[in-house]
Amino acid sequence: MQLWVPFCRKHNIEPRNPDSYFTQKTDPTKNKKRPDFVKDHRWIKREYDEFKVRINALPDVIRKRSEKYDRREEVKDKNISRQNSAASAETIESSKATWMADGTHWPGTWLNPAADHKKGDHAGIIQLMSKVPENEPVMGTEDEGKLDFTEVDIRLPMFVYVSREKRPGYDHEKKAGAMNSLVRASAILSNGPFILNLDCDHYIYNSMAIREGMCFMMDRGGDRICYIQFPQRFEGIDPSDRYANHNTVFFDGNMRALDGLQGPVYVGTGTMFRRYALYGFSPPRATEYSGIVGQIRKPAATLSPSVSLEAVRNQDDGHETVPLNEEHPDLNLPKKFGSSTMFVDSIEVAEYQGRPLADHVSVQNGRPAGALLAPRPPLDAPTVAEAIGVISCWYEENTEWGDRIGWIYGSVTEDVVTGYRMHNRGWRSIYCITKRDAFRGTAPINLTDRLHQVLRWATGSVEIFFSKNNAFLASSRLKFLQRIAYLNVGIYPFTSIFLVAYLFLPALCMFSGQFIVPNIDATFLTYLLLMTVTLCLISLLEVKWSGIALEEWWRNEQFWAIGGSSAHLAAVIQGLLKVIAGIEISFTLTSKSAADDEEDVYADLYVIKWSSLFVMPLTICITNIIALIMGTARTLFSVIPQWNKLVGGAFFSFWVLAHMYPFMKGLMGRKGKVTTIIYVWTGILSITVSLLWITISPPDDTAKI
Ligand SMILES: O=c1ccn([C@@H]2O[C@H](COP(=O)(O)OP(=O)(O)O[C@H]3O[C@H](CO)[C@@H](O)[C@H](O)[C@H]3O)[C@@H](O)[C@H]2O)c(=O)[nH]1
Ligand SMILES: [Mn+2]
Repeated sequence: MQLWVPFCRKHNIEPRNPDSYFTQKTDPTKNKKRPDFVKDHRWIKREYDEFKVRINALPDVIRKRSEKYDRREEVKDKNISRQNSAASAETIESSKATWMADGTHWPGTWLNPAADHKKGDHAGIIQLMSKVPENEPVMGTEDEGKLDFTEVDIRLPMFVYVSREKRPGYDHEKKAGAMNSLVRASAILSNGPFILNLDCDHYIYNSMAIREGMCFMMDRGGDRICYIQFPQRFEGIDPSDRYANHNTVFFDGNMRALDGLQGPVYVGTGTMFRRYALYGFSPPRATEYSGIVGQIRKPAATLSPSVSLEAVRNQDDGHETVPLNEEHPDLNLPKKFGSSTMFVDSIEVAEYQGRPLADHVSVQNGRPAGALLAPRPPLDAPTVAEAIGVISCWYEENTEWGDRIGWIYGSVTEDVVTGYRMHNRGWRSIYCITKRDAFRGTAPINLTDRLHQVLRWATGSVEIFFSKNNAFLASSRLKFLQRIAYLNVGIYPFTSIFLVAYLFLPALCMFSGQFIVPNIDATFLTYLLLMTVTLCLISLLEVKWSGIALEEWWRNEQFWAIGGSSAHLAAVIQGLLKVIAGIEISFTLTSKSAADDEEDVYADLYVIKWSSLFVMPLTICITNIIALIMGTARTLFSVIPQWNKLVGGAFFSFWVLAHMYPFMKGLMGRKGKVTTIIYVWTGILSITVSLLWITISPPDDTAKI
């Protein structure tokens, strides 16, 4: 880190993730002006390769070292016990430890899990990887590990590893719980006014993106912005993007459109928050805005209200709230935020530091220039101890964390709910598409994992629908069109019921020999044409406006049908189960790239793991195929072939199958090998459908033939 960060500064390296930087296909010397770049680059590359080797060897090194030290300790213990009681020869179990390179030991053995020292059962850990940086730039020297850093600021930002306390029997609230612990620990340790939230499967691709986000926050009126959402961009997706992993329609269409309303929804990663907004407060001047998109209602007063503990106490949800405890106002605070007074004291500071710069008379609620230049004190032991305290299991007991403060608990899509709560208090959010992707991540590219991901999202939506976060119940601060958008978030999985009906309809037409309408006449065709053309025009408009390619749009349509008939439907059922019977759904990390294939980077695309989610789309495909065959056969062999009826049904059947094509391709695996279960399923279905057909329309048809 001490070499890599100054190296990046010196040569303007992008991306600053070394692994991604070194695997780039482009020429590294492109746009590099300094004459010593090639030398530095070669040097740092070797340094990084050695670093990787050292890291990969660590599990082995630590194990060996620990075994050696533990043996020595054991001998020592034995000697002591022999001295103490020479008579007893029994061996004493000495406790094993994990030994660090500097000879200190880490309590417990992480290699052989033991109580209090294993995954899901351990004390809180805070590791200061680099301390609070100096206030003024620190220039490097020529010899800084063989690189010339004489004109480079070699300071590192403070970097802290946090692992919250975990105990069996506690509900740790998954990601939302982790984020809340981080928010508190960072409030104690650094208290930055803005917080960037990145998933573990995403990384920074544009080191200037955070600055762009801050520009929005610190601009005039920026004090009413709760977060800046950057689009999610992905790497390692198969070039044809078979299962619409890139989600471009959502990220370049829907989210951009929301930017014109109250702001994009929070999608869990690549988001820069205003720390103060996470604490459950309303935005400044919350009541001065109204209307469909939240125009300003009256010229705002030029007063710049300073946040005081008074305001902290009167924090509200958009609904007027009365301070809980008027006689003993001080008792209110610990109740909301927990027992740490150091944390409560940090709130005002974060609010003040996040204000826009008062560099113009029209800036309201501004902060004078230079107010942030005071040096930060170094961390002392009591502060670190406090940070350990706020990441303990019990800290949130009887507080509003996860309920009204921080990331909201109780949903598998905690992100949407967390953002919704902010919009509902009147905050706005901003969508920021940078020219160079701000962040990049990976996504599950095989069918099964992708469907399970969509299932989790849709389940979250159904949960939202049945919860108090349903936009029907929103406050008046949620703008009208934004409310419609959030309503859609909660409702879309339910459309799967109708979608499934429509996917079967063409097949039913073919079986019955009837078209959807009894007669195909001019009126019908006119309506059909009108609707089709209108739909196409809307799509065209969207595609043109958002700049997405037609192919991406088509992938999205296809995956909408595939996900809709499987995951969305399952989510509706699951959601209903949860609401009616209280059966919980688990959130497991989406698995990524299981297959390791040197020759084919997209090998994971072909991994097929049977999932019950396949049943519905598979049934739809097979039914439509059988219907096509039967329909054609019937028309061919009938005395008076009614080709027009066939063509109508067949067209829509083909339309369904075209949507299902990526799904069928996925089932074929890599070399078109079909798994046995699919044969079995096809067989069962064909027989069922044939029997059904015979029962419904007995073979007096054949008699005619
Ligand atoms: O128990 C857990 C599970 C997940 N995570 C984090 O949550 C992230 C998202 O999990 P992932 O398996 O990558 O799910 P995705 O479907 O890719 O995630 C999207 O959808 C989630 C909501 O369902 C959001 O939380 C994510 O930010 C968003 O990127 C991970 O990267 C982790 O950082 C935890 O911290 N603890
Ligand atoms: Mn992810």
